[in-house]
Amino acid sequence: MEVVRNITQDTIWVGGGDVRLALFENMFPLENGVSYNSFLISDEKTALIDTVDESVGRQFIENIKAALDGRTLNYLIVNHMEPDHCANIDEICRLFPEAQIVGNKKTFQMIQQFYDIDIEGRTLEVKDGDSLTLGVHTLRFIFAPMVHWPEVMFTYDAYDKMLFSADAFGTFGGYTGNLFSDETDYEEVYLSEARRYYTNIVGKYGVQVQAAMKKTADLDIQMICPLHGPVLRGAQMRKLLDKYAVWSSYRPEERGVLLTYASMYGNTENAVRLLANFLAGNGVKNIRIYDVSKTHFSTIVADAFRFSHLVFASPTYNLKLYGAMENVIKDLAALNLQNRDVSVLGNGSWAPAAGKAMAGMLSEMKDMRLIGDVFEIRSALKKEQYSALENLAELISSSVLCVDVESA
Ligand SMILES: Cc1cc2nc3c(=O)[nH]c(=O)nc-3n(C[C@H](O)[C@H](O)[C@H](O)COP(=O)(O)O)c2cc1C
Repeated sequence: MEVVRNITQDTIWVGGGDVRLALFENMFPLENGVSYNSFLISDEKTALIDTVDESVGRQFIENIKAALDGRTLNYLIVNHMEPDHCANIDEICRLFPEAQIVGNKKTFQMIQQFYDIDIEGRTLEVKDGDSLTLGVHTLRFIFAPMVHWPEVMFTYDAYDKMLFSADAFGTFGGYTGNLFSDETDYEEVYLSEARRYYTNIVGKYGVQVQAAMKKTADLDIQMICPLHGPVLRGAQMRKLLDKYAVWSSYRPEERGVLLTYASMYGNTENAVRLLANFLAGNGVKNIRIYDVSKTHFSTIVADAFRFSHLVFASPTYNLKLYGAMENVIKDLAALNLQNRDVSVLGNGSWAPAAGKAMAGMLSEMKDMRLIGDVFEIRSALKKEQYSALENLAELISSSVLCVDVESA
């Protein structure tokens, strides 16, 4: 039985949701699943915008058939060739042999790479800025390379003033029936997941996200239809656009301190908790403490993009940095995180190396400003180090309280 919903008079959501998937990209934990959006526009011609993941393929085909209501499909527009959105291209080609596939040069290369489909004679290659008229709906294609794959394009429907934005503005979270952002408590339910999705998946490509946003800045957009999560409109849409402007520029979103530590026997953790106590005593709000061995790195990444100040603390392990900590800092560097104030605590019992290793990795990242010296612990924090830790807390606190953020 079909599960579809009209977005406008002519455009129907025909996607699906998967709450069984545990790890998105086999990497990112999903508490409430994920949705795969696809949209059918019925005008004089019909056009389907993207397909879905194979896990919801059967539902999707039922949805399309119902939404077409006996009509045929004229166009399949492929905004993004990641398999969670294009897994059904071959099925669509088989069911609708007269449908033309609309994409760019890179789209067609990827179709050939992923699938053994004969698309000869049924492609419509578009260039950046090209339009396609369906009747009253004219679709404009806006290339958005590396948001977050090279072939990505947005499709703008000038008639309904909707932007189909591929993975941009998407979020984790399954389909609840509340398709529109203003039917949900978006900030409460989705914003932190939208942040985790953006920072981990698209975060590396801030420059490209800004370029795409610049290209669409003059469009009259009343709705954004991403490939995951609610269709955005109204205040939630404007809020997420503002958030994207901040995240993609790597500016901190909020004043606060994220303390990330590794600890095998609790001594490094003890120093971090005392530091956090001092910070709170100095009036710092928004303190988060994460154990790298316990909290998934994607949550740490999201909060590293969010907060203005970062503290990393780790023991030495076989003359190197503790592995889980090394991975987190490497990941932050790979995602291009920059422009943060950072402090480092290292621990070791005979040949300490962690503090230096962390400071070295952070110094190679852009605009990472070290606050205080690397704080060295020999096995466990001692009473005589108390005031030195208090001094470090003082330096961090005064920096937090005067840092420039978007919404302090
Ligand atoms: C397997 C293993 C390897 C270690 N390698 C080193 C090392 O190479 N150099 C060093 O100074 N300490 C090393 N240590 C000691 C820890 O870094 C040190 O005891 C630290 O205080 C532990 O902090 P924690 O209590 O927060 O776990 C090692 C500890 C373990 C368990």
